[in-house]
Amino acid sequence: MGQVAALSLSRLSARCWQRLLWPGPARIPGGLAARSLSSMATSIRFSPAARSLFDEPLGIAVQGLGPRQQVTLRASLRDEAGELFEAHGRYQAADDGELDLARCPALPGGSFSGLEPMGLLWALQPRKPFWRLVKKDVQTPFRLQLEVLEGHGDPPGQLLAQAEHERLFLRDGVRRVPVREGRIRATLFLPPGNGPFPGIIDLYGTGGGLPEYRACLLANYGFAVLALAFYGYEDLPKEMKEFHLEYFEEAINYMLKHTQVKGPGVGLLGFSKGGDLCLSMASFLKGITATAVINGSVANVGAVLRYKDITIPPLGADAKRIKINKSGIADIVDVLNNPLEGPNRRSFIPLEKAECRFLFIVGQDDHNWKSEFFAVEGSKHLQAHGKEKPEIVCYPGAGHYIEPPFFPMCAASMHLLVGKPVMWGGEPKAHSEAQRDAWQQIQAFFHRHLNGKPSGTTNKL
Ligand SMILES: CC(C)(COP(=O)(O)OP(=O)(O)OC[C@H]1O[C@@H](n2cnc3c(N)ncnc32)[C@H](O)[C@@H]1OP(=O)(O)O)[C@@H](O)C(=O)NCCC(=O)NCCSC(=O)CCCC(=O)O
Repeated sequence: MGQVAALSLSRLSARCWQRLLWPGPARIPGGLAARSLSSMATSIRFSPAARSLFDEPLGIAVQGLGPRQQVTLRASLRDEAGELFEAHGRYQAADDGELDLARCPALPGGSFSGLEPMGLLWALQPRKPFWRLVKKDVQTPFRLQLEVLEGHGDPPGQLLAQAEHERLFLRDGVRRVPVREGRIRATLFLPPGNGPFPGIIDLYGTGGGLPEYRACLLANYGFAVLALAFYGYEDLPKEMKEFHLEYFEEAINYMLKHTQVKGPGVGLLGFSKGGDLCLSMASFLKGITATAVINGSVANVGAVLRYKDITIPPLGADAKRIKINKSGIADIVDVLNNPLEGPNRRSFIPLEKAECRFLFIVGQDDHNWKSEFFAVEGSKHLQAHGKEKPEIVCYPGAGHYIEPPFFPMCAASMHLLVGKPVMWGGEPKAHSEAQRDAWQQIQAFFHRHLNGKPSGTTNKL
């Protein structure tokens, strides 16, 4: 259909085109990707024009509208599972018929309102419930479709202009290197050139697989980043039953032996369950200079942790503390026991053994668990043992899934440990602002500690 539509492009009125194409945006054949379907004069201008990195701001403007004309801008993209994500904004053009989202506020009644140049991206929401935007193949872009529709009606008025823009994950020259060395199942992303580059190991949380998208976006900023799988992937354990730090030790040694990774130590970046794994790595393993945790726990959770003759049990939990929110979705924020109390203290990770700097990124509306409590108690624990106070950056209104910038907030999705959808917390606008700032904080933290003179760290390898 897209092909037919493209061939008869010149003869189709905007209304026919809309009937032909809707519901759901058509894939414009590549040749038309950067051009837009336009009625007489209306056109869309992206800046950069045809493609940009997913974590970069995108300029969006519409030209050729009537003075103060009311229009609806509708953004959409399909993920690799074919699921549709959509957002729309209601606008009024300026007196000269121009509409620049950097200067023109969205009016009430859309997916967002106010001056939000990137609102059409961060407000994207899936039609499929409990679905999250993830990028599985970072070598291909997301294709963002943008339509300009007449008026603010629902259903919308006639299609005035349409265009496509590619949102990439790999900057030109960044290399993607699958790593199957020893037991390691990972992907290494290397910036252009020979380096050596400051090295980071990137861990996601419960869910298995090998999410590469945060690692490759970070590599675009000059880091050698190893996205590391640790279960539920290829020949790794299928379930989250127990983890052996020796596996993660192999990954650290792989990085520090790599000719394009700068020593004396690597950085660790862990989200959620990946966060407490990073804290355990930092506490027991050598060669770690800086550890950043996004909404992680300072207690070992979800699986037994072993290293040599050491065993750390998972923090206890009580399913009776699962609440059901007003939308009927499980809220697990209170399920875990307090790692400061009684036998639960055996799960508290001995952070005092670490010889690295720490950064805790906290979503203050995290409903997976009490991330702020964990960060504060981790800080107290470190200071009580005479260690440097960690950096803690808290974001009001941000939920659990703090992703790279412009990933739409996932309010609820399947929690593979709980076995049902859970609410993750967060308010979309605040969560989006948190993602942008946290991304800068994380990069600055690693540049400061991996590129500068390592203060207080020793090359123990
Ligand atoms: C990125 C993916 C989804 C890809 O994994 P995969 O194995 O290639 O995916 P799969 O086999 O197709 O699916 C397996 C399952 O992952 C879920 N899933 C998959 N894609 C999506 C999506 N877009 N939105 C929402 N859910 C998705 C679905 O439930 C899939 O199961 P299904 O195929 O539906 O039976 C996965 O790697 C992942 O989710 N990784 C980790 C994400 C993460 O860090 N989650 C944090 C969860 S909370 C936490 O870690 C704390 C745990 C400890 C505690 O709370 O106590």
